[in-house]
Amino acid sequence: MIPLLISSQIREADAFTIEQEPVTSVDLMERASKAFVDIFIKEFPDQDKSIVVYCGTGNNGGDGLAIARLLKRAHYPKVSVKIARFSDKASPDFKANLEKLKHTRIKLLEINAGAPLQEESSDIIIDALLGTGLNKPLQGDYARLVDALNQLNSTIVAVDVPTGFFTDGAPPAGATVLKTGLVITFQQPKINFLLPESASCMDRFKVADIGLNKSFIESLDSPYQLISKKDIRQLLKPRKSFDHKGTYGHALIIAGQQLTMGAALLCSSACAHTGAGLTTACIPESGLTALNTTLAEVMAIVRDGKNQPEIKWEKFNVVAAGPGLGTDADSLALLEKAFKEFNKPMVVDADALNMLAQKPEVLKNIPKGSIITPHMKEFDRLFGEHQSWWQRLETMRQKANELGIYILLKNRYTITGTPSGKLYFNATGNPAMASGGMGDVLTGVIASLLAQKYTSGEACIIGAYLHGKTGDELAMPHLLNTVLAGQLAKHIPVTLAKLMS
Ligand SMILES: NC(=O)C1=CN([C@@H]2O[C@H](COP(=O)(O)OP(=O)(O)OC[C@H]3O[C@@H](n4cnc5c(N)ncnc54)[C@H](O)[C@@H]3O)[C@@H](O)[C@H]2O)[C@H](O)CC1
Ligand SMILES: [K+]
Repeated sequence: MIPLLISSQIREADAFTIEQEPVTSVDLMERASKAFVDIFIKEFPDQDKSIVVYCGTGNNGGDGLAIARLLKRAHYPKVSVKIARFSDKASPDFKANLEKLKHTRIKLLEINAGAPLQEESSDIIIDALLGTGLNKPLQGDYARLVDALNQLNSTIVAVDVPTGFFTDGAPPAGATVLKTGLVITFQQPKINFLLPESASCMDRFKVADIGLNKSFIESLDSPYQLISKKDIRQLLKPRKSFDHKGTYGHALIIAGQQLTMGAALLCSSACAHTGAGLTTACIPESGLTALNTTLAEVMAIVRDGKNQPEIKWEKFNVVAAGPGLGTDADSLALLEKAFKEFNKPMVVDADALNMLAQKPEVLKNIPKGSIITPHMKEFDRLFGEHQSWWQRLETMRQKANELGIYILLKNRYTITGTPSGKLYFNATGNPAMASGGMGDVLTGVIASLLAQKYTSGEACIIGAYLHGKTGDELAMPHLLNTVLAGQLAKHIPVTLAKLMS
C-alpha cells in the first residue's frame, strides 16, 4: 500500500527527511527539480520548443527556478522564467535558486502586482506559481494571471500541483484553478487527484520519486491508501494440490428479471471465472434457458414471483444480491429474508441498493462485514446528496463504521471504505470499461473471492484491482475504445494467473 498524505503531513515528511537523512532543504529542492526534469524530458523530447516557467516566490517557485536551470543544462535552449512578484515574502530556497539562476543566461522577467499582463506565446508553460502551500482560494493578481493563462492554448505542465488546486479537503465552490495538461507531482499522488473534480484542471499526472523517508510516511498511518500490484500479489492465495471444489466455496447470486437476465448471467459468469468452487444463480423461470445454454457450469434456483424460493442459506459461503433484480415487493421480501437468515457477509449491489434507498431501515439489518458496491448515484440515493467527493469520502468512513460494512464506491479510482475508517484507492481500470454490465461483473468477482474465504476487506481490494487490471489487459495493447463486460469476465482467469505467477 502507498499511504496518501494530506498537505500538512507532506510537510512533516519533508522536514523529517531533511533532518534524518540528512539533506539540506535546498538540496531536496534540487533533487525534486531533477526528478521533475527527468520526467519532463521523456514527455517533451523536442528541445526546439519554447518553454516558460512561471514562478511564485515560495518553494514551488524555487522548484521552478531550479527546473529552468536544469532544463537549460539538458539542452533546452529556449527556456525562460517569469517571476510573479505578488508578495513581499520569498522563501530562502527560492532566494538561493534565484542567485543560481542569475549565473545562467536564462531570460528573466518579473510580473509586478497590479501590472498589466504580458502577452504569452511560448509553446510550453511550466506552472511553478503555487504548490501545496496554497491556503486560500486564488484572488487578486494570482486569480487574474491564472484566468489569463487559462485562455491560452498552450501546453501547461504543473510542478507538483496546478496552481490554485486544493490537494485535500473539499475544494471551495467556484475556486479559480489553472487548467493543466500534465502534473508532475512529487513523491505520491495528492488525494484530490484521485477524485473526479480534478478532471477539470488536469488531464493526467505522473509521480516523481523524491526520496522522502518511507518509514516515516508509513508511521503516519494515513487513512488514505493507494493499492499497489505488490499488495495484490501478497494477498492472493495459490491453489494447492489436494484442493477440491469445496475448498473454493459456493456462491449464491440473487439477480435478474425477465428483461434484465443479462445482469444475472454476467455476475454469475464473473463469479465462476474468478474461481468460486460452485455458483448458483437465483433467477426467474424465464431466465432458465438463457442460463442453461450460456453458463452450463452454473446451477439455478427459480424465483417465481409470489412464492419465495426455498433456500438453504447454510449451504452457501456468500450471497450476492442486486444485479438486474428489480425493485418489486417480491425482490424486497427476498432481500429482507437474506439479511435475516444468511448470517455471513453478503455482497449488495444495484437494485438491492435501490430498494435499500427506498426503505433505509432495512439497511440496519445487513449482515456485519457485508460489502455494498454503489456507484455515485446509488451512493447518494442511499446516503443523501453530496456537494463534493471529499464529503462522500467522509460519509463513507462514517457509514462503514456505523453499519460495520465495507463500502466500495465505484469510479475511475474505485474507493473502498472499511469499518475501521480506512479508504483504499484502486488505480487499475480505464475508460474502455465504461459500458453496461461492468458493475455486475465486479459484484460477481467480489462474491467469488468471499466464497474462496478471502476476508471482506481483501475481497474489495483484490476485486477492484483484478477487475480493472483485466480491463487494462484487454484494452491497452490494442488501444480499444470499448471492452464488453462478458469479454472481461472470461479474461479474468488469465489476469489472475499473471498476478499469481
Ligand atoms: N516535500 C515535498 O514534496 C517538497 C516540496 N517542495 C515544493 O514546495 C512546495 C510547497 O512550497 P511552500 O513554500 O510551502 O508553498 P507554495 O510555494 O505552494 O506557496 C508559497 C506561499 O504562498 C502563499 N499562499 C498560499 N495560498 C495563497 C493564495 N491563494 N494566494 C496568494 N498566496 C498564497 C503562502 O504564504 C505560501 O507559503 C511544493 O508544492 C513543492 O513544489 C520542495 O521543493 C521539495 C520538497
Ligand atoms: K504549481
